[in-house]
Amino acid sequence: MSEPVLTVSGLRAWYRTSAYGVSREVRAVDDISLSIAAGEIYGLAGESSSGKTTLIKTIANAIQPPLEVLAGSVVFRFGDRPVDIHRISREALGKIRWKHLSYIMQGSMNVLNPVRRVRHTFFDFAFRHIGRPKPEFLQVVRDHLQRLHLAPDVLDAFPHQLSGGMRQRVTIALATVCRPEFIIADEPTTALDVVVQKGVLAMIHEIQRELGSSIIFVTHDMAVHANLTDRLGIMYAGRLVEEGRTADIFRAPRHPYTAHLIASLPRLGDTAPKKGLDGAPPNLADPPPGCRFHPRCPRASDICRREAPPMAELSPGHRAACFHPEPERPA
Ligand SMILES: Nc1ncnc2c1ncn2[C@@H]1O[C@H](COP(=O)(O)OP(=O)(O)OP(=O)(O)O)[C@@H](O)[C@H]1O
Repeated sequence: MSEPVLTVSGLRAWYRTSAYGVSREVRAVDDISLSIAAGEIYGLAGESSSGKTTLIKTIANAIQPPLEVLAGSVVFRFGDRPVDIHRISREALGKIRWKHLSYIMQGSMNVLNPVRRVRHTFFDFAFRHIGRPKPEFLQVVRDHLQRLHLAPDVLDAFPHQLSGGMRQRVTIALATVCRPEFIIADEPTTALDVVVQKGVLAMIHEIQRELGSSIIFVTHDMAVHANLTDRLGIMYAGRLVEEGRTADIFRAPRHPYTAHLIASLPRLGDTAPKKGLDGAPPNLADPPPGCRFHPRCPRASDICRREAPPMAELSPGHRAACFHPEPERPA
């Protein structure tokens, strides 16, 4: 792997609340380390409430109380200079956002201002970064929209006049107009129907090829990961439990939770009934000791109930946090 653009080390981010004298800590991101190379599309998967959104909010430094970073670091390398995103000034962060690092949040309306025409949002976010006079700036925006197969007249629309798919495409255009090196996308296609979703995914792929950006792409939809991502990280209950090339994870998952996720995917011609996992995901305010998956794991033993398994490289580029991983399958 070339020099990483993003290095996350030992990251711990919890929601810490206190009500009526009772304090509560939701351990949504617990000791996560990963790195992402230039030009790589890294998928983040896992069931609802596993901590995917919290992890990428923390990576983007979009942190608001009650979320707190307790440990670890998030270092980006734009050009030659490493930047620890949690240890820079607000001003420095403002210079990085949109120009080097953009964040496509869940729901396009979070970014598009409902009472202003789309062109104003482009001015608000991108004008100062592109640094050209207004007419030239608008031309840059129009050219970018055109490259993404969007008619430039979307600039004159209010967000509510656009369809959901169109709004999402505009959001992606907004997030990429400054040609950022790193794009973080949280469920950008989840609310869309399958046909529109396909168009939006093709658009993301096209942008990635053109800009050569790195992308973290979050979705619980494994089919989307299979089609889009180069590598995949699987989260369970606030921890990264497996990571590897997407093709390897689909072919031969090593963590029992991932094995279950993959086995439960529908396959053409497969009529065998799918068996769900017993039990429910743990309460992250009071997670079980040891491996957080052990109460539901068919392979669990005593050590799993006592100790948290460390992430270990089981084959080149393939890591899992499990004392009893699934057997290796030759390619
Ligand atoms: N503001 C908050 N205060 C307290 N707990 C929170 C807050 N936001 C999220 N959580 C908790 O943090 C945990 C992780 O949530 P998160 O949204 O990161 O998961 P997710 O994997 O992104 O889920 P989804 O796929 O449903 O978006 C969950 O237990 C959730 O209830």
